[in-house]
Amino acid sequence: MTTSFKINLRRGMTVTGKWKRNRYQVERLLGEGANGKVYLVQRDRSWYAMKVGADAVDLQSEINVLQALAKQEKSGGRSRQDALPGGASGEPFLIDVDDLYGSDGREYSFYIMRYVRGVTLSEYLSQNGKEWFPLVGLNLLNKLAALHSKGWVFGDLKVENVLVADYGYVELVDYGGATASGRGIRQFTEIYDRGYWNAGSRSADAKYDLFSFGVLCLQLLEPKRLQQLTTGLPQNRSIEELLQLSKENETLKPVSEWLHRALTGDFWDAAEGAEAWRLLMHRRQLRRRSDTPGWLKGLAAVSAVLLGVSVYWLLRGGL
Ligand SMILES: Nc1ncnc2c1ncn2[C@@H]1O[C@H](COP(=O)(O)OP(=O)(O)OP(=O)(O)O)[C@@H](O)[C@H]1O
Repeated sequence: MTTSFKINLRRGMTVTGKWKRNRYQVERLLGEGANGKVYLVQRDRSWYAMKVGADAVDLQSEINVLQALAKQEKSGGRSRQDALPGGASGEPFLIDVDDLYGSDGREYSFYIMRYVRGVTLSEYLSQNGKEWFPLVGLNLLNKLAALHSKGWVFGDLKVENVLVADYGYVELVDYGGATASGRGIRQFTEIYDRGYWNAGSRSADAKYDLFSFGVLCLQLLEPKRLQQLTTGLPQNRSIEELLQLSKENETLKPVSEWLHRALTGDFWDAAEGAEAWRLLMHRRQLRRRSDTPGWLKGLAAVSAVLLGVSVYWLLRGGL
């Protein structure tokens, strides 16, 4: 519908859908990318996110994916609620689709989705600490696993497309790259792309997302060094360079073997990857527990006995 994208919605403005006449009040810009702008809007006292498309065709294919996923979710019952964006909450993700008139008199397509109250992955880790990385990683892998189980590949997995809410709850946004398994990936970002690193094709398979997940870990914890790797000759880019980074980073070292498997396509899908990640977390927790020095354990035991004796005497005194 449009080629140049000049839409600029201001706070307090009311947007009325051309066809359905639903009215939305604009609160603020949430984010923008190559495909459009996303605004926080309000209707009937509820908050939503409104994505206004730079290109009507691209936006429509994103909407088609969301509609296909919603249909699958309905017909498949509620066995894997988190397969869909917003699925675990039980609320639909895609709420409305319509066109609007911009102040330049042009028509723009938009869709309304559930507002995800969260911050990007990197913001979350810098606000809450890197110790959240294993849990958030696991939640993200589970989210991908649910999508893979429905025959979809997310495609454009990157830090900006993962929002994290309280307690490490993860939500994927921007389904512009979501592709049915077996097709060519519809949209990707170079640094997260398997083809870019000479590590495989751009055909949609679950391993493609796991590769991007591996790069995402590096982007979160070694962003500068990862960026440096992109300045070399394209034919020299390789998984070995990525693995070297993971081995040298303190937070990533414990998962470097896991990353090796993800980057080389050794996991069949994200469910297998998530299970291996979960086991790693579990083992580390156990190790940490058994790492408690003997003297500290002894001290804890003595304190417990002393506490028991004190309680006993207190109770006796009260009788
Ligand atoms: N449902 C939502 N709730 C809250 N914030 C959102 C939501 N959807 C998108 N955003 C915010 O808006 C930003 C841009 O959205 P989105 O990634 O869909 O745009 P895009 O144009 O497709 O981007 P890209 O160029 O990466 O493809 C996101 O990074 C996110 O911060």
